[in-house]
Amino acid sequence: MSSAALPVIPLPYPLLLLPTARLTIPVSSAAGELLLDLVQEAEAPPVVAAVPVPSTEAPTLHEWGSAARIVRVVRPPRSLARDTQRPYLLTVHGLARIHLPEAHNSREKIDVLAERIVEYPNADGTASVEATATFKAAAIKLLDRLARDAPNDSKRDFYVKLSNMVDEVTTQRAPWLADMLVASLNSEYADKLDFLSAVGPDDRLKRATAIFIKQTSISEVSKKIAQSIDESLSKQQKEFFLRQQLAAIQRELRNLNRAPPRAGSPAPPESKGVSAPPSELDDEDQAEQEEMADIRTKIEAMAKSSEERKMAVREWRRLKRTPATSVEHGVIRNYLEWLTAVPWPASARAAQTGASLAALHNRSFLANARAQLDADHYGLDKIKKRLIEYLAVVRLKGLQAERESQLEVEKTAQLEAKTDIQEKADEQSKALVRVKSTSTPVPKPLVRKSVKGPILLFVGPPGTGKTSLGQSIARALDRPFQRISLGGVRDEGEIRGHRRTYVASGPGNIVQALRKAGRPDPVILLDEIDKISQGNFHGDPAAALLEVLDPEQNHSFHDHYINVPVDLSQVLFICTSNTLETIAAPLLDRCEVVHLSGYTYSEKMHIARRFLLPKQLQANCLTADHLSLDDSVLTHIATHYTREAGVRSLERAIGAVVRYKAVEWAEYCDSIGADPNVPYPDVSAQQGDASPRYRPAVEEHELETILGIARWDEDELDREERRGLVYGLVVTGMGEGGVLPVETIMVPGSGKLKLTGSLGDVIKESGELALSWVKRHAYDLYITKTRAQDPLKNPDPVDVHLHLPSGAVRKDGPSAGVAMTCAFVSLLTGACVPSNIAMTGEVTLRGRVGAVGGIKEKVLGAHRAQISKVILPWANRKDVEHDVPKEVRAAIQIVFVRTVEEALEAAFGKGVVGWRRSDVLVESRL
Ligand SMILES: Nc1ncnc2c1ncn2[C@@H]1O[C@H](COP(=O)(O)OP(=O)(O)OP(=O)(O)O)[C@@H](O)[C@H]1O
Repeated sequence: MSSAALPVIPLPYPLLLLPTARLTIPVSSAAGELLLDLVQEAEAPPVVAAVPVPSTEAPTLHEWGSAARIVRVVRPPRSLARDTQRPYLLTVHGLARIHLPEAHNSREKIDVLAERIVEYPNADGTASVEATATFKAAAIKLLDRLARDAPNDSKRDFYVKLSNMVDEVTTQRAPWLADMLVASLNSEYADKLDFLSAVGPDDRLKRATAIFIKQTSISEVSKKIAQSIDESLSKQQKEFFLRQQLAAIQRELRNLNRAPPRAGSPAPPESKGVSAPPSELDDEDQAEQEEMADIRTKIEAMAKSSEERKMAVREWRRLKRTPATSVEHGVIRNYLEWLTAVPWPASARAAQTGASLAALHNRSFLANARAQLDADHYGLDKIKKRLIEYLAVVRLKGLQAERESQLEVEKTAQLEAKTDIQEKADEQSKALVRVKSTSTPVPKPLVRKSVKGPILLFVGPPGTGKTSLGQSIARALDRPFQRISLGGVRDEGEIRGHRRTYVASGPGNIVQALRKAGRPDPVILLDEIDKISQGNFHGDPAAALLEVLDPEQNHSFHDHYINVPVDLSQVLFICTSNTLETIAAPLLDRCEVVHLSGYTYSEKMHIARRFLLPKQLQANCLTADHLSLDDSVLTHIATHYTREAGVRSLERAIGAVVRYKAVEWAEYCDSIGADPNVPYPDVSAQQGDASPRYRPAVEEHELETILGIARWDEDELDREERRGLVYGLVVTGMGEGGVLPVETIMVPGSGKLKLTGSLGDVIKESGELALSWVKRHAYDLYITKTRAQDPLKNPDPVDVHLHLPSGAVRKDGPSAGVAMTCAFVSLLTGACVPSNIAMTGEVTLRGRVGAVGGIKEKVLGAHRAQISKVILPWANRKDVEHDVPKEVRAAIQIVFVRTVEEALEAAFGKGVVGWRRSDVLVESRL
């Protein structure tokens, strides 16, 4: 054992330095300065005695301490140096245990850096294998536990590394590792102090082992305590939550029991003083209760043991179980609101349908329906006839269904009566009878059976009254009317709804329409079914519509949101569409097509006078006295400002005229100080001769000021008579008829045909066919001199270019054959077709002119375009006879042709195009 005199650094409780450890402590400025001097003077880092002072009451140095090397002395920044409170910082590194023999005896004051004699006990040597093994086991156990409970990855890694070190330590290094572990693993002060006095290797290992075992058990216990605290906390939370709910329930009950104050009774204390008027915003709880009560009543009104009732009851129970503040509560409630708002056919609300049954029972039902249709629409005789037939069938089916339901109810009642008799007669078999009686069907309310009828599909150009016909049908049947616009519907969910799992899910537009109608038997108009998109990644809306429209399936229509089969069999569906081409075949198959093909000018005049003008006058708060429009003015508007099959633009133009007059009238009244609401004749009686006068009549020349420059004049001027130019007749995608120029020119080339204008395969083929026919008959038409010559190569080689304008619009079909043939003949002969002639018809290679579709639309379109002669296939005579109004037939010359030769004669005029008579086309008879 050696000894030495070392300056002492007392370590106040709870500081302690073990060999191998490092410690930073604050020291006073005086001690700091001394230490700095010491460091500066010494050559090697000076060694001090870091000795703990365990007691604060009787501060004496401990018997054991550590010899420590000074690592660093830090002086506080200069500006703060005057601040005496601010200490110097001393960092020391523990080297070895030291013993202070006179520590206990010294009663003197502990001076910092006073020198003391210290002894270095002999701590070298190797530990025994047993002591090392137990030390290792205890240390590893503790370190593993600490690693398991480590709050983060870096801590865990630290403990794992230490554990590995312990695992590999030798008996020689074990005491050193024991020092290190005890210093770094938050051991208790007393334990560390005790450990500091252990010198021998085995002794150090044993005491360290004891400390580790103690720490392990402490950590186990503290974990258990933490767990139990956690549990008790969550219990507290639960209790808190339940108490909140209890408070809410008690509040509800209080509201429920709060009786309305009787007259004369003292007002409640809070309403004393200035009483604010009651606001519906304050009555949140009450409104909530009322809504819930409403849902409940509706569920109770649902037919017993029906699917919808079962679902509603199930959801109601779930709603009651779910906390009112949760998201799920809102979702369930929303669902219940929808479910109870659907007019279920079998529910008590179906009694409302009695109203429409009364309409069906009415003996003058058909006469009323006819009157209704006539009152709402002008003309459309054939369509009205078809609708009356339809309504008659709907009525018969409705009455028949009612009779059947009645019989069913009677039968059930009889069955019940029989069961009663049986019950009384056979007392002993009571139990058995009861079983039977429960299995007999419950008497159902008078439920109307499904009324399966054809589904009408109105096809026609825009503004021809398809939607308003649907409304008239609903009025005639005394049923609510709902319109669902399908234009642009891409997602099946829009028809079928979205499942409840979706955010912001809701039912589809069929169920929405039913809810709005409030009855299970409305008339639902599916508008623009041609614009619905078919099969894409959002599902197939057209397929969903099939289920809606199919009478075999629609008694159990599945809406994803409602999730209970909805019976649509009593709904009358009517569809509208502009064209049949884009409607899916299966959908079309379920509909009965009714064509509406546009109005003639005279029909438009009548519609304008009887319907559109009164409607616009009413909408703009004027009367017939304020505005008069002559027939000539109306015709001018229709011919120069609108060119459409329907009457929508006409209505818009009339609306503009009415609004113009409304402004004039208001200004006039203001100028003479009259009330604008006084009828015009009374005001005109007041007006003096000197005052400016108001003129109700609108003159033709004023239209340009009101509506702007006429739209269609230019087009008419554009139509010209030219070589190679012929006018054909077309039906557009919107179902409107019109005139389309067929333009051809010759360009230098090699006898080829070029076709442009966004043409489909069929129209391209008919172009080639027309040219072949002309080439074949070039000699007959005096285009070439011999039969063998090709008119496109002789005298000069040329190409023929045929173009149909409006290149962006796709065109197809064979009906331009005649017009193309005439255009080629005109181009090659130089003869022109007059611009007031338009034509349509399919051409065969043999030179026959075949029938085409859309004759009515085409002829009406030609009439609107002021064409005076149309050339049509002979086979379409019946269409003209049946469909084209008489006044149009009277206004236009219609020439029916069987062959191309006849068509050429009608187009160019008799004898204009030559024809070698000797060689008349001989038809082959196959
Ligand atoms: N024959 C008619 N008699 C009286 N009014 C008519 C007639 N035809 C159309 N109308 C009126 O024309 C307007 C447009 O009609 P509606 O909306 O029914 O056209 P639509 O065929 O449904 O058009 P879209 O295809 O664009 O939906 C309505 O105000 C309607 O009352």
